[in-house]
Amino acid sequence: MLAGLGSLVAAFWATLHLRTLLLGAVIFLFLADFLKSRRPKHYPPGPRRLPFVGHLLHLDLKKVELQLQQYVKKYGNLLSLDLGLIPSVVITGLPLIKEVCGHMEQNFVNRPISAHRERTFHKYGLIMSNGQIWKEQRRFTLATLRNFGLGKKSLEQRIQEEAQHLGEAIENEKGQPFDPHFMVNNAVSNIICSITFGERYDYQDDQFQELLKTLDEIMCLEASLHCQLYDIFPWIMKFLPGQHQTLFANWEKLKLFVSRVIEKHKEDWNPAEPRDLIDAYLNEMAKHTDKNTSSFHEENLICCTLDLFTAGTETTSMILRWGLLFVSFYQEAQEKIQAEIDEVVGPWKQPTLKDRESMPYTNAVIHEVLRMGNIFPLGAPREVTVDTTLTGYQLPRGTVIFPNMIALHRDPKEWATPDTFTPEHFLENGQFKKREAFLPFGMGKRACLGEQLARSELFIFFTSLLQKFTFKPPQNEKLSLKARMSIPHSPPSYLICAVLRA
Ligand code: HEM
Repeated sequence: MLAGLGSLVAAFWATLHLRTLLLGAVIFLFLADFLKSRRPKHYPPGPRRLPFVGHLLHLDLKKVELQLQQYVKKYGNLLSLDLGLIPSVVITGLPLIKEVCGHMEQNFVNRPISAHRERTFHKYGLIMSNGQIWKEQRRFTLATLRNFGLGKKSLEQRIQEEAQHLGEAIENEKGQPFDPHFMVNNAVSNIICSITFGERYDYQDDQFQELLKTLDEIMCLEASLHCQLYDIFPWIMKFLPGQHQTLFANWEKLKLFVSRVIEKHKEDWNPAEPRDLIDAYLNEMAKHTDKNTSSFHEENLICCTLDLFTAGTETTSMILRWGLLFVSFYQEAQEKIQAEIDEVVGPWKQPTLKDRESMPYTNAVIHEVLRMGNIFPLGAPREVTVDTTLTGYQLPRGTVIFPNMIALHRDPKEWATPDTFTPEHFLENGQFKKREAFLPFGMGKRACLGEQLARSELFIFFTSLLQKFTFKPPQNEKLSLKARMSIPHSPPSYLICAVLRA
């Protein structure tokens, strides 16, 4: 009897202990969240944040645009919107964006590294690296892109040849409805592949098609709730199943592909004759052999190559796919481009970059596609490097800043018809007109490294395709212009018909 009572008391104490422990842990977590989410007195205002997840659950990725508009109206141009535990601020309006990415850029030059990015890239690569690593890699990549652009086969020629391949693949569809998604991705990707790997891939190459699908999936998975939860609770989420695990598996697949290409390069690498960016990088690695003092080492080569491959594929192809969708939807704009092509280029000559100067309407359409396509509605994030005061608000070191590009590109004060596709936004008296409130490639020291390449690709691919085909919706079907996702703002899947021009 006494023994029975003893075990009852022991069980009671154990439960009490467990409860106390759990209660203690919960109190500790809330306290930690409270301390971490304390902000200075003059911190930008925003909606009330939830413990642990901040404002993550406030945002519906299907209608981020509209929600942001309402928040900006209520709280102003500096809006506090925490994604998880990381304090984040969305800045709205050209003057503020110019301040952050221009005059005061030294305080905003870093990128924040999310937990999911760190797991795959550590602190390496081009897009999210910082400090000396970023400076060295950016300088080297820009110089090398310039060199290979001026090499034996110019970049322009490579794009022209690829545009021909793409035209042939589309012609094979014989005017029937088809989905241009992976054909366009393949063509665009071949340009960055030929610069970095020295190789292009056939549109029937199943292995390469599989890689492009993996990359496309990565873009969707990075915006998933699981991935965002991983960024807040990596130590728990890494043990749980979910979309974040598929994301990591996909990155590993791409990494493996890139490391195999690098291994193959090493077999017949000749330092005296670099064939592509990987060869040039191997030369650089040979010059700096100490990994402790140099950022040129194999791990960084894999990360930078992966960054160029992803940034050089998805971005430009999303814009080209938006472009084909817009001209299929707005036939009148398509007819005007074709009239300009017929007048300046004619039916047989391959369009060149020089033609762009004499084709203001086509140039305006491409700019309008970039404005409406708006693939990075919140730009690319920056991180505050030292405690900073911006228009009276205090931004502590480590705050993440998102430039509100969607608001800039749809600002009714800047654009006559902000929500409608209107190439005339970029025309004045029939001539092309630059617009200050147009920043699809960002601005400042961290502006897009591939802007010139992307602009060349967009012009040559777009004019070559419209020289050869008229794009139309399938009979009795209406195309939708509603994006597949808000971030990145990617075009929906669609079918179109490419009818050969007489
Ligand atoms: C239409 C196509 C493209 C668009 C709209 C685009 C847009 C952007 C934007 C908005 C940024 C961030 C800028 C900032 O923080 O201020 C960026 C960065 C970057 N882009 Fe692009 N991009 C495009 C094509 C490309 C291509 C073809 C490449 C490949 C060479 C590329 C490589 C990069 C890299 C490496 C960065 C990071 C730069 C850094 O942090 O120093 N992009 N891009």
